[in-house]
Amino acid sequence: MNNQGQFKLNIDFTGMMRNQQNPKGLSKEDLADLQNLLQQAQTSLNTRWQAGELDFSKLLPAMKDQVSEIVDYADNVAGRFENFVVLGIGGSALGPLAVHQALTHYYYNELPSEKRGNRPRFYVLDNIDPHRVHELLEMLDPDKTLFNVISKSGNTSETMAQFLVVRDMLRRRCPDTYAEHIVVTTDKAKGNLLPIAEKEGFRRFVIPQGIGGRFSELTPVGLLAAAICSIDIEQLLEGALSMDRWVRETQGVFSNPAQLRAALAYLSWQKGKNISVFMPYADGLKTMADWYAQLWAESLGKSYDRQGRVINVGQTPVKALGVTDQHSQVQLYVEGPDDKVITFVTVEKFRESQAIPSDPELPADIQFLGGRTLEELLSAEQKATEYALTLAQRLHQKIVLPRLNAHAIGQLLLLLEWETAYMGELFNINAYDQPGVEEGKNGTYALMGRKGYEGRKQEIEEYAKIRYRLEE
Ligand SMILES: O=P(O)(O)OC[C@H]1O[C@](O)(CO)[C@@H](O)[C@@H]1O
Repeated sequence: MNNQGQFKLNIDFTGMMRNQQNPKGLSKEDLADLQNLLQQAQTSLNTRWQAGELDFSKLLPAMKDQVSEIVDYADNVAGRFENFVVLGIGGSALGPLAVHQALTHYYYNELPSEKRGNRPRFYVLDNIDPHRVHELLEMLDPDKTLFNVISKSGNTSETMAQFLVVRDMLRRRCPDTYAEHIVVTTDKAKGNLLPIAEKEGFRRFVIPQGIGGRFSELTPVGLLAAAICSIDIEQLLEGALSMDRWVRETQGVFSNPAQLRAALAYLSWQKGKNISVFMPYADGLKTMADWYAQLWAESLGKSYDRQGRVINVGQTPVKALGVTDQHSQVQLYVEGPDDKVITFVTVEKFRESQAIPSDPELPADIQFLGGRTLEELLSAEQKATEYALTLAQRLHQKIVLPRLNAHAIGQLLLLLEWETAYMGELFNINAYDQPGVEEGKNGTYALMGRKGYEGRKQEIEEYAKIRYRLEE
């Protein structure tokens, strides 16, 4: 559909602002006072953009140029395979999952093939739990399955282990064709996956060098998985590009959506809101909250600023789902510690409408529901929660998606990526590395017997000697 772009995402930040019900909210002056800092951030981001450090934005046109290659490949293999399995973790899994859930039938895999447009079922294996791995492989016919190994670094132990398990199974079960069952998405020049893919003749797609895992959804990492399931990746990129232009071509906190969102996050963080709740009111966006959590946590949770001073910044992302979590977490948001800022994500018009039947025989207390729709109920619950939070003087805002379509999802992804980049500038940190996860990786190598990590192994074993444990 080419008219998806006529509907634009908007940000409603009323719930962040001071008003009669919430005197603890922000003022327009608070936001305006941040203007100088935001201007500096924009200048710095422009410089980084030129230098190729923000390729998640800069390479969007190049990604658009790859659409036909990706779609051709996807159309080709979609006819041959009944199952498509992503092997990956973190940024190499969460984006494909989020976009798939947002833009396909909620029970996609359960649909009969013709209702899926004869496209493969879709699975994302983003963990190494032996039950799950075993049970998935047990269920799938290897002859009819295509595995997409995704790893930016080409070194991640979890993904490499999954790959070895799958490759071994394919070699045994389809010895003549096993290489046709694996497609690899990785860096152009680095990592251990690349030489294996080259040697064994796996089809390859490239993750551009300047794009880190959590910013990689709109590269072949996510585009291939989406195209396999017939998602309109052209519109996805079109939406992303439209948000990209909006962010890069406008100035000022009241005009630029990424500056506004980052400013609100920064000011609320300064007021002690150490937790950022992402709460979509659409089941299709449930895993978008997982994707956002990695983006926000890995990018902004840092020990040091750019000058090497210890600052220990970050805002803990929390995933919630409306209305489900109204009946689980909202009690805490309204009455618990005032340490959260909540982002609702709503959809103006759902793909389907569901009427609630009327029945005059029903007791009056539920009769009022009859004749309304589930969308109306969902929206009423979201607005009522918003108001309850305002009365409790809690900060909240809302990203409104006009539709749950590829264009809007492209816009949302880029907005969240850009606001993270801005937040990194406001914190004066490197938002593109993740040194905090290295220690755990090195320890795993050591415990699993990787050469060169013997010293670390000894250290861990020494540490593990003293345990505090309760046993019956
Ligand atoms: O795509 P890769 O290189 O396998 O990395 C997977 C994930 O591991 C991390 O490097 C660390 O958790 C993430 O940043 C990344 O998304």
